[in-house]
Amino acid sequence: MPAGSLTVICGSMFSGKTEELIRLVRRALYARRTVQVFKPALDTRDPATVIRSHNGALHEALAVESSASLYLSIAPETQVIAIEEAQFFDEDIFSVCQALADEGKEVIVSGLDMDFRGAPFGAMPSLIAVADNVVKLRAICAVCGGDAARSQRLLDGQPAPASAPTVLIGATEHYEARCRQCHRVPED
Ligand SMILES: Nc1ncnc2c1ncn2[C@@H]1O[C@H](COP(=O)(O)OP(=O)(O)O)[C@@H](O)[C@H]1O
Ligand SMILES: Cc1cn([C@H]2C[C@H](O)[C@@H](COP(=O)(O)O)O2)c(=O)[nH]c1=O
Ligand SMILES: [Zn+2]
Repeated sequence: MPAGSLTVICGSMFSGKTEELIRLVRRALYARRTVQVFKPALDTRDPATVIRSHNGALHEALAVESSASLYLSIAPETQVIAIEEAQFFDEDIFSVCQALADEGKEVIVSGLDMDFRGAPFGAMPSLIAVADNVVKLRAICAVCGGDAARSQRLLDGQPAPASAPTVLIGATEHYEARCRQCHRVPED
């Protein structure tokens, strides 16, 4: 059995996670490896059949409703499994990724490590803990131009309150990349 692995690409919004995931997928395809790319059906920004970076890079993908459905969709011959927006999956995504890596698959996961409050997001912190490789990317802070590790949610131009729902699908209409100093989340 080949040695499996788990690589996690994390960071704020606009930090280049999707670009990096697509780069690794294309590299695997050049190496003639069999690849499947998944995303959560919850992410409705693009058609269910693609993942797309903020600067327009595209790759085909399969949208799945749950971690269980992702696992059941994997063909036995698949060698590389890429999973986009992992923070949106149910908590079983952790055991699914671990099982796949233990079965000899190369698993590449990308997702937000923090939500708009700066709190750990979904299964991402656990995945980071057990990953063989972690790539943490940074965007450019929309306020000061420094390195941004956080995602600011704005409502009518003001920082969204901590009580806002964790999930709000969107891009520049709702979010900015911000550094620790410029990031704000008002108390309720
Ligand atoms: N504040 C920003 N900092 C860096 N890149 C940005 C920013 N805003 C927009 N971009 C664009 O977003 C691209 C990264 O998009 P993407 O890979 O989809 O990021 P992520 O998946 O982390 O949200 C960059 O190459 C750049 O063209
Ligand atoms: C911070 C934050 C983000 N989201 C949503 C917004 C986008 O639909 C995705 C992140 O996409 P990206 O590829 O990383 O740019 O997540 C959210 O629902 N809740 C949040 O707190
Ligand atoms: Zn800043």
